[in-house]
Amino acid sequence: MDARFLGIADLVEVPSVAVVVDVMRAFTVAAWAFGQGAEKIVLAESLDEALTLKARHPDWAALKDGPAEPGFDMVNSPGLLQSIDLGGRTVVQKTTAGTVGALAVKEASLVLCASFVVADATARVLRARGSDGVTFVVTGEDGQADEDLACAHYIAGRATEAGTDAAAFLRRAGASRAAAELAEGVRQGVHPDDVALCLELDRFPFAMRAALEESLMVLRPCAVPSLTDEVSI
Ligand SMILES: O=C(O)[C@H](CS(=O)(=O)O)OP(=O)(O)O
Ligand SMILES: [Mg+2]
Repeated sequence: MDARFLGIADLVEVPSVAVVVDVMRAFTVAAWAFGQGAEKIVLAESLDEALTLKARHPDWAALKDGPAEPGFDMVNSPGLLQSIDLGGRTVVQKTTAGTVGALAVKEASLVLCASFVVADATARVLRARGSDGVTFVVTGEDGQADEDLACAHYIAGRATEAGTDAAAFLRRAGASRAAAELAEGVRQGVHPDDVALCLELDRFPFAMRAALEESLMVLRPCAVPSLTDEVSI
């Protein structure tokens, strides 16, 4: 597999297959939202768009990063999401890095949004598809965020070699600046368990695919091919 690892600003052409990685915390949070029952997640371009969508659909739940703000129902924290029932709900998510990265590749033919909690499922989708060229969008710190690079390299390795071990990649992510800032309370809208939850390998059995639906970028959980299917593809 020909894997490229690019920051959001380095995307000069539309990739065919894109894996957008945000470990801390957008795509850990997105996976938790599905785990808590959400039907879909609309990735908003701006806080204003998120609030406009929420006003148009009062039953939707709006989520932003940073501190809680009027009009928003939730913040970008897996630890805080654990106690919220989202059964059947649509979530509108806007964050600093993750949602921006997914929207930057919205024209790609396949967009997967990933983090460690869906790492193996994501790799299995890539393996089953037999994608030659995959662009990993490293959303944090202009493409240099250690937690996102570690996860991207792990998924790329695992997509090629199913036996790739996660330990060293998880260690790198755990030593990242983002992990330290979350643990030290530098970032806002944080639960004490957030770092541990972001480093939980394969907590969820699904991958997450984003695609345009009537001009909105919509993220949904997607089924992962079984090992038998992988062999036959
Ligand atoms: O919520 C997060 O962890 C970050 C925002 S900040 O760096 O904490 O301000 O957003 P994300 O898009 O999930 O990286
Ligand atoms: Mg991040």
